[in-house]
Amino acid sequence: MTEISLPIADTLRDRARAALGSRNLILVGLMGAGKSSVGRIVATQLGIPFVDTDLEIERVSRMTIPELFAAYGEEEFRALETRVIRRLLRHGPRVVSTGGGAFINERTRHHLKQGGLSVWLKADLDVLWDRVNKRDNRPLLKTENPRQTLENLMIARYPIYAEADVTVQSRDVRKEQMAKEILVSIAGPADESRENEQ
Ligand SMILES: Nc1ncnc2c1ncn2[C@@H]1O[C@H](COP(=O)(O)OP(=O)(O)O)[C@@H](O)[C@H]1O
Ligand SMILES: O=C(O)C1=C[C@@H](OP(=O)(O)O)[C@@H](O)[C@H](O)C1
Ligand SMILES: [Mg+2]
Repeated sequence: MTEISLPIADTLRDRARAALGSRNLILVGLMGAGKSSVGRIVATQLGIPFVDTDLEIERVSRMTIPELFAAYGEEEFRALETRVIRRLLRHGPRVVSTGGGAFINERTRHHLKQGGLSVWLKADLDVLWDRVNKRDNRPLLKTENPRQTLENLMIARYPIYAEADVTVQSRDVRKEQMAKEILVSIAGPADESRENEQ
């Protein structure tokens, strides 16, 4: 039998890059999961461009997310989000960090599923609350009991995030460690003979 010689991807980065090919790596999950901050690190580690859909929405609208919600409401925001995401997904490979509601919207989810490999950053309520509680920039949490609102969103949304291709548990470890766990999740387990790489 003829032996086929394949290029050996010998670092985690190379294996993850190879697994991704020209697909986008799309981060989904609830507010506070770390999509924006960890996604940026993943892109640097992979050596591919990073885009955050909320930042892009803010750039094209010249408004902040809270301003958009206040001026036009959630429905209009979702319509803009769908359009922006559809455009952003045309070019891969990139790391695309989405806003928490993007994957929940049926039309946007359809584009996201076609546009790359989706990774759900899944976190417990306490972890999420601890993180989002520190800032005032999430309009959906401007309620009388924002922790309860976050829990309600969790109950409603988790079955839908579960449709993502891959799930990674978001924990209170360094963001670089989270980024590495995302790479491992797409690269698959290392060759045992190279177990100590990275
Ligand atoms: N692994 C982590 N450890 C500690 N803080 C984190 C971690 N991941 C994210 N954070 C912090 O939590 C907050 C929310 O993170 P962010 O990336 O904006 O989440 P998302 O985009 O999913 O809403 C930020 O202040 C960020 O610095
Ligand atoms: O969960 C949501 O519906 C939203 C999440 C936010 O993004 P992050 O998940 O990055 O906080 C932002 O898109 C907007 O406030 C709505
Ligand atoms: Mg974000």
